[in-house]
Amino acid sequence: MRLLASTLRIMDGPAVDIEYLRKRYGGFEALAGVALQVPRGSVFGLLGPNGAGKSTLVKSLLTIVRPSECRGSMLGQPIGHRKTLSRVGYLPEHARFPEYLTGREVIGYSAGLAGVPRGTTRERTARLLERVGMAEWGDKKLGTYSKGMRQRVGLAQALVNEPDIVFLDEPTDGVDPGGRIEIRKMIEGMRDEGRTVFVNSHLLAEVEQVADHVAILANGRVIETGTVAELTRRGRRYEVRTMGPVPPTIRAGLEREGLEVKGDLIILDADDATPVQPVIDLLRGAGVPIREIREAKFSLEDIFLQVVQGRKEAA
Ligand SMILES: Nc1ncnc2c1ncn2[C@@H]1O[C@H](COP(=O)(O)OP(=O)(O)OP(=O)(O)O)[C@@H](O)[C@H]1O
Repeated sequence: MRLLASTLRIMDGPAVDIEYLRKRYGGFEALAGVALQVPRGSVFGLLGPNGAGKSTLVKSLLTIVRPSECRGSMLGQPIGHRKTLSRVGYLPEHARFPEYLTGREVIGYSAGLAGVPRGTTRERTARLLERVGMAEWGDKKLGTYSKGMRQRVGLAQALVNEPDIVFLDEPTDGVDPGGRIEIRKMIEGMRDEGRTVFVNSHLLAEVEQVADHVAILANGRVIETGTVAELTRRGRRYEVRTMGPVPPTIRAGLEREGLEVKGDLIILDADDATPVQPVIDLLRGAGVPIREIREAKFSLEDIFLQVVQGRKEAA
């Protein structure tokens, strides 16, 4: 079912296609000409350090902030098209709903704002409370909820209009590990229904587990974009460890070939193990015992640190 739903949606073109987005707050450029595509039916992770411009980007798409310059489309309509916004769900960062409302009332209130017909609201609210594991808490006030429970209600209200695309700004912020796993499952569930899910996050390990596509934003610019597999493959390397430090003559030869040697560790940046073979031959030929050979996999966090750090150093 998921395959069929996502195939149909991909045929419609990207869910979000930002050709050019710039936002200045006074003299400060928060988004410096961003281009970005979000495939339909995917979970898309927008990553970046604090202040990178992630929330500004989402708020620009939702017309909560007015972009300085914007070209592109969302769900096939120009960005900012009012009617299209009724097909969108949103959980803001640090969402705060009134403490005196119950979870059911918060969802009902959002349903009203989203123009959900009254006759449908009751049944839909009950279904959403069930879905986010809050059925038994629906009639208790938010003031009595934990942070994780509030986020669940926040997710439920974001789905109340059965949106085609859902924007979740830091959805697991302040939620404990168990709650985060639950939220991740809910995000996967949204995708399985064929919705596009746009997640803003600085929690890279988490995004790595759930996102199909990611973009890394820093200082208002997209600096990397691709599937999680593409990004993490890019930094693959192999490590060979010898028993004791690599002898100086061997070391000099390896360094001449552009390899990095640190004590007993030889590092090869390579997509596959082919270049490792001559190194093994060289060590064996010189009688240097090998302790370990391993493929070092990079996480999204490693890639993120490399690109963000790399840019800081270059600046
Ligand atoms: N209303 C505003 N007026 C002036 N500057 C703003 C405003 N909103 C955001 N900024 C600035 O724009 C930059 C980007 O902010 P934004 O909230 O979009 O970043 P972010 O990536 O979502 O970060 P965080 O994860 O910390 O929320 C920051 O430097 C922020 O201080």
